[in-house]
Amino acid sequence: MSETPSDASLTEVLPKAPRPPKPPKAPKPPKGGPPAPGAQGPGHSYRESEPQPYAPPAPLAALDARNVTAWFGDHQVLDRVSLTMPAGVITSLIGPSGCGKSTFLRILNRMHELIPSASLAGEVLLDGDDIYDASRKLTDARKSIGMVFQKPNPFPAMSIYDNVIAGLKLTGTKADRDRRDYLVETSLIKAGLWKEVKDRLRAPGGGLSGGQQQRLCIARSLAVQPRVLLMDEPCSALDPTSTRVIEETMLELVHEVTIVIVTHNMQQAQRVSTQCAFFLASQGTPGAIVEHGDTEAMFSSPIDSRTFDYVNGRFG
Ligand SMILES: Nc1ncnc2c1ncn2[C@@H]1O[C@H](COP(=O)(O)OP(=O)(O)OP(=O)(O)O)[C@@H](O)[C@H]1O
Repeated sequence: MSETPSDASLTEVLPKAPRPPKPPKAPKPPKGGPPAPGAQGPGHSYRESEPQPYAPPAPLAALDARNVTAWFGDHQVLDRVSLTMPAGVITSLIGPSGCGKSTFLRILNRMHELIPSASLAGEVLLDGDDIYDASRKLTDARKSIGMVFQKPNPFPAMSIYDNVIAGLKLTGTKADRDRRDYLVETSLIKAGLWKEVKDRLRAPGGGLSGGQQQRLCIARSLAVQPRVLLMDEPCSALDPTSTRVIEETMLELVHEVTIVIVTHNMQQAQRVSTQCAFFLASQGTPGAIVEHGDTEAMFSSPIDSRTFDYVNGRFG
């Protein structure tokens, strides 16, 4: 089962972070003496409005799930799932309905814990750091690991511009006007939508086509500069042309963000992913990974006969 959050639940997904402390002011130079450390020199032409050099994007990160087990109440839905999703690679999660793919995806960015009856065991490491460690903030995980849902869910009445930067407010990320403009433009370019909307950034997001709305949601995720992007059947509500555009966008994006996609479309898994994991929950048992590895090998010469049957459409 895949869930699409309403606008209200997106706010829950990205709770407001405490405001970051203000940076200390540079000390004033003593009169007649040399400038104090941190003070601007006399020839410096700094203006408040001058665009500041932006921090380079964070390096590509791998995501590592170790022995992840999940429950809804006392119903166990995943059993000791371990999977490395390498940095700068698209990993696809495939398997029949109900085997726990979406649950696993939600565990990867701490959305599972939003469901009252949900619990889990195991570890999820982002670049070696456990996102569930008690010292780590929930907002950090959500900022570093973005999510795009099955059904495009832009804020319909909000402008395209404001939709893109919505995640900044929700994650408590401060950005001045220049920075916001920069993020809107670069995120829309990366999501493959800039050319189509650059002259109507103040128009409502709800006025875009389904495929454009999904790319707007991708841009919204990218604006907070995640290191990993999780995509839960992102094309299942789209026509073949929009699907192709999203797939092309993913193949461009993977150079700067690690991608994990849940898909029921076997052709799509082969077109976009280089790594693949096959999940199965057989006869009432919790979901587990049957086989994972190189996508091409999984489809051409799977090791497990159940993988062979599934990728060849014999069940599910
Ligand atoms: N909010 C929830 N409360 C209770 N049980 C849930 C909830 N969400 C999912 N489940 C159960 O967890 C199991 C795994 O569901 P999940 O949606 O993760 O599977 P899936 O492989 O993604 O399925 P699909 O391909 O149909 O989206 C199912 O038995 C489902 O009924």
